Amino acid sequence: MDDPDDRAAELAREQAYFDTAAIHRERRRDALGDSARAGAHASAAAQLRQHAQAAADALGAAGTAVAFGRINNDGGESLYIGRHLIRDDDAEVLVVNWQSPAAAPYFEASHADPAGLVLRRAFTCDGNVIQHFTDVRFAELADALADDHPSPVDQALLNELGRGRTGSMRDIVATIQAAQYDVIRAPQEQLLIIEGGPGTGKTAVALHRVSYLLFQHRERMTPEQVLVVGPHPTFIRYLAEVLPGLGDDGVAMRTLAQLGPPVRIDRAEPPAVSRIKGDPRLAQVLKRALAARIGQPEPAERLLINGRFHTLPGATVAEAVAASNAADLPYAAQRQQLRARLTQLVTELGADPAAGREPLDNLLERLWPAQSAAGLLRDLFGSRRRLEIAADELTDDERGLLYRRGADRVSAESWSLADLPLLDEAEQLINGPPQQYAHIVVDEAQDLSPMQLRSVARRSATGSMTVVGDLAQATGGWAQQSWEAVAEHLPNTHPMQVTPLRYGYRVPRQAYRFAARLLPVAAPGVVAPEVVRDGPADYAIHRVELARRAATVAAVATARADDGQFVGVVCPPRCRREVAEALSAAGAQWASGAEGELGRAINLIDPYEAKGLEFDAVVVVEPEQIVAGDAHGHRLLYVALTRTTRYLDVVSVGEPLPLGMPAGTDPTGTVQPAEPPTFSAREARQLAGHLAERLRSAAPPAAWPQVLELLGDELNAAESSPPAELNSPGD
Ligand SMILES: Nc1ncnc2c1ncn2[C@@H]1O[C@H](COP(=O)(O)OP(=O)(O)OP(=O)(O)O)[C@@H](O)[C@H]1O
Repeated sequence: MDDPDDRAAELAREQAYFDTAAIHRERRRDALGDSARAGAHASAAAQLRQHAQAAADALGAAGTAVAFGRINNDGGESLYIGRHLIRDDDAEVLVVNWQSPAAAPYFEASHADPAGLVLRRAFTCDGNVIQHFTDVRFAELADALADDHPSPVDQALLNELGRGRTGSMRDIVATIQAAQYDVIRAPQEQLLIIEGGPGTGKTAVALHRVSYLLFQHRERMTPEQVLVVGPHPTFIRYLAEVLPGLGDDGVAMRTLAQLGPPVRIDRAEPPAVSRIKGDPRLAQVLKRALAARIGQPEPAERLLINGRFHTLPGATVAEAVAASNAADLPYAAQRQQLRARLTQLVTELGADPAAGREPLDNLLERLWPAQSAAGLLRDLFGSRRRLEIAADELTDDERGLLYRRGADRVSAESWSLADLPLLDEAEQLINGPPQQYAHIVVDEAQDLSPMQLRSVARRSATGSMTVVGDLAQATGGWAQQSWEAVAEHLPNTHPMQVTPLRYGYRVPRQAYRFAARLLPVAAPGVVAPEVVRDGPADYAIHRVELARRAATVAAVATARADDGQFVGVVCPPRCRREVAEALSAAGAQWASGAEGELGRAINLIDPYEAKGLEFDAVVVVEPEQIVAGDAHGHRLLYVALTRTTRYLDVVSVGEPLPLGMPAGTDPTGTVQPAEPPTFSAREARQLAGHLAERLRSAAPPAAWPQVLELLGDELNAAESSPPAELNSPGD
């Protein structure tokens, strides 16, 4: 349809259809409002209102596009496809919702197999007003195919990928690709692993899969029974709009730090300590630590009740303890059982158990002390003796890493991210499993330690999970090497299925070519994605002197933002303060990713926070320090370089692509949470306390002066090391 007049007439016809569908949608909304008011009494009216609200939500918001696509099949039938189902007054379908089987050919049709279609039309709308449409005519395609290599993307997708980004992820429903659609509608009863390079749409696909499954299983699964787990708050906020936009409100979205009891996370610790805390052997250690809290009765337990001593034979009490121990219950419920048995024994002796409450409580507390997860962990880590009893499979060095001086009060204890899955494990041992979900999505799963995976697994009611990740982006102490190793700590109720996504939609060819040079070093076995499009410009390297680094970052970022781009500055912790100051000095409107929001034109984030995010323009600061900051630093740099949808700038004193440099040489680099922009007196005290603890546990007092002197030398050497030699721009 190349003739502009024909096109305009067709657009008018389509708009008339959209207008009619919108009228019916609003009529239905009005009817739902009337029925909600029709309840004969208060509770019936409340029920009707609830039902009407759910039905109104399923209509989509007023003023939004009724459809995003249309298909014509070879039988001459046409079908409009939207986010929500719309019927006319005679219950005839005007627009079918995208999850319905009737919509499948829209997503399935490809060059190789048109799935019975002759036309697929994609609409671009402003509200419910069609701006333009793009057509794929499959017969013409088949001709083109005969003599040419097909492009894996059509114009509608290219238009969508080229749109500017904001701090919120958009749904991709209008342009889901055939391979993605297969993953989205894969059966629920499996441990599905979606793997693929950066920007292949893993996260987007996993979220659409949730919406699809919720529709298919709407009789037995509600949004509240689905959990999505992501690495950090910025990521969760970035995703938060996608499912509600698809009509699925109420899905639980949590960071890893939100799995487990609510505690303050402000403990920084060396990578080796985080690493041992992620070790699956810790599950047994905690179990034994809890069992070690259970006491032994005296040969005779004498209880003073109402002025008289009553004696419980030690053997009888020991039997009661053993019976509780044998019960298949969590610790707190076993304790309740023991209390009931002791009360019964006292009653059998003729004593009034109500009057004997205090001595009974004392006995119970001695035999089976009340425990909290935080208390158990604080006591375990704060006692070498307890560690020795509970953790005999660990080496002395490993126990030394776990040891720390506990705070005086449990509530004053400070915790690290790596402590959380341990607290969660302890919570399960003490109080039983947490809330469970019918389906769980876990993103960036390549970074999870076994203990974190266990934490996710215990929330699964059925073993049905969608696990999302990329081994080439695995960093941190527990960077996973294979999906089999990940699955070892997840439920095995259902078979595991690894499904790769092949095409890279986010990163433009120019930027990816640069980032991909890291792959042979970062993840030699991993297949690079096939990038589908070009960006507007080549990447740019800015080699600068140290004194100019921060100002250059600020200048580049501001120029991109002034050009209307949504900018991410990916900056290693060591450069963060100087860059933050330079951005402020340049008068830039910038936000800190550490605060969980991508709210401004320029967003300053550390390389870990960058995981899963994307920006129109990315400025990567000092790659050498990114590589130095993690044992898998080349992968961390790969993550940083693959966040862009358009422009990539690298600002550095050192090598922009330090392929030959060893990773993880900066031991402060992996400290989590990320280094804050300023360092307060409280933080200084905490760090001093932490260093003192490490010193105390690692060396005898006589050696401390020597260690401190050497530490001073090390710090001075690091400060005064000259910047790497400047050389010409790379690639
Ligand atoms: N079919 C599609 N239609 C439109 N946009 C798409 C499609 N597939 C992916 N995208 C876009 O590509 C970008 C990358 O998607 P997503 O964040 O899901 O990738 P990812 O594989 O999870 O990346 P990473 O490994 O870096 O976290 C997003 O902007 C997403 O909207």
